[in-house]
Amino acid sequence: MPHVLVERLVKSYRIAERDPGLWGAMRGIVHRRHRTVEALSGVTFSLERGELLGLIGPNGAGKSTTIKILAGILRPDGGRVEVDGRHPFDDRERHVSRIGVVFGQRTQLWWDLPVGEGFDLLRDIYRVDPARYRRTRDELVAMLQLERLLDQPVRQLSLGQRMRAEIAAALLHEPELLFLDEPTIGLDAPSKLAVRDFVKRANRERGATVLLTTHDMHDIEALAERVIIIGHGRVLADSPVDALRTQVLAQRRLVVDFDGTPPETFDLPGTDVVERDGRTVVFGFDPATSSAPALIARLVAEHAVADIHLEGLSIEEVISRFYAMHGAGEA
Ligand SMILES: Nc1ncnc2c1ncn2[C@@H]1O[C@H](COP(=O)(O)OP(=O)(O)OP(=O)(O)O)[C@@H](O)[C@H]1O
Repeated sequence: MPHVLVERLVKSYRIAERDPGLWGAMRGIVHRRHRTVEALSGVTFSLERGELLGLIGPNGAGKSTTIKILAGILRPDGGRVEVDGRHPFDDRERHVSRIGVVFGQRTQLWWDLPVGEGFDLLRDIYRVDPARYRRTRDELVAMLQLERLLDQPVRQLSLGQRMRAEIAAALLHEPELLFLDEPTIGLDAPSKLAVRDFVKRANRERGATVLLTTHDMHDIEALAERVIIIGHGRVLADSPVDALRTQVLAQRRLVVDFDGTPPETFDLPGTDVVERDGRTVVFGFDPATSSAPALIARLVAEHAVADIHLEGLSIEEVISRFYAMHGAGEA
C-alpha cells in the first residue's frame, strides 16, 4: 500500500463574477453570477514511503490545490485520496498530527509571538511528549541555526529566517509526511541551499516522505529523483528526472573549442551543428546511435582541438520544452 494515494482527483472552485463599475457591483448584489474554475480534473499518482517527489507546473496548474487536499484543508469534489489509509479531510484531526506542511507564502507561526513561544504552542497543539519535544526542538534549532531567533517575534524575521523557522515548526511533531509548497520562494541563494540541504536530510536521515512544489528547477535538480508535471489540472508526466530528459529530447551535446577557426562543414555522421560562436561549435547527437568516445576521437584526430566537453539539457530547458510540446503554458 503506497504512503499517499491519489486517484482521479477532481476539484473545482465557484467564483462570483460581477460587471465592472458601481452599477455592476449593485447588479451583482441582486443577480449573482458564478463561474466555475476546474482546478483539478482527474489527477492520479501515488507516493511510496520515503520518496521525495517534485510536483511542478505553470501558474494555476493545480499544485497548491493538490497539496491543500492532501493536507486535509480542502475537501475534494471527486476521486480518491488516502494517506496511510486515512482520508485527509474526513480524518482531519488524526491526519494533521502525522503530517507537516509548509506554505512558502503563508506562516503557520504566530506573527507577534517570539519564535520559541510559537514552537511551544505547537507542542501543546500536537500534544508532543515534553521530553521528546525538547530533543526534537533542540536538534532542529541547531540544524537550522535558529538559536538567535528564538526570542524574536516572527514579524521581525527576514524571509529566509522565517522560512527556516517555518520548516522547524512543521517538523516539531516528527511527521512522517511533509508537504512543502514552494519552500524556497523569494529566498536568497544561501537560504535556498540551507533549505534544500535540510529537506534532503529530513528525507534521507529521518525517512520522511516529501512532496514538494516549486518553480525553481534547481530545487528539482538538487532534491527530486522523480517529478510529476501537472498542467490544466491533469498529470502530464510522472517520471524519474533523468528519464524526462530523454523523453523530451534524445539528444546530447558536445561542445568543442577549436584551436583556430573551425571548418565550415564537418564529416561526422549522426551529428548536427546546433550552435556556433567564434571558435566554439556545439554538436548535437543521439547517444543511442552515436558513441561519444568515437565522436571525440574522430574530432581530435582530424582537427586541432583546444577543449571539449559533453553537455546535457538543464532541467529548466527540459521543462520548458515539455510545456511547449504539450501546449501547457499558464493555466
Ligand atoms: N480559493 C480559490 N478560489 C477560486 N479559485 C481558485 C482558488 N484557489 C485556486 N483557484 C484556481 O484554481 C486553479 C488552480 O490553482 P492552484 O493554486 O492550485 O495552482 P498552482 O499550480 O498552485 O499555481 P501557482 O504556481 O500559481 O501557485 C487556478 O485557476 C486558480 O485560479
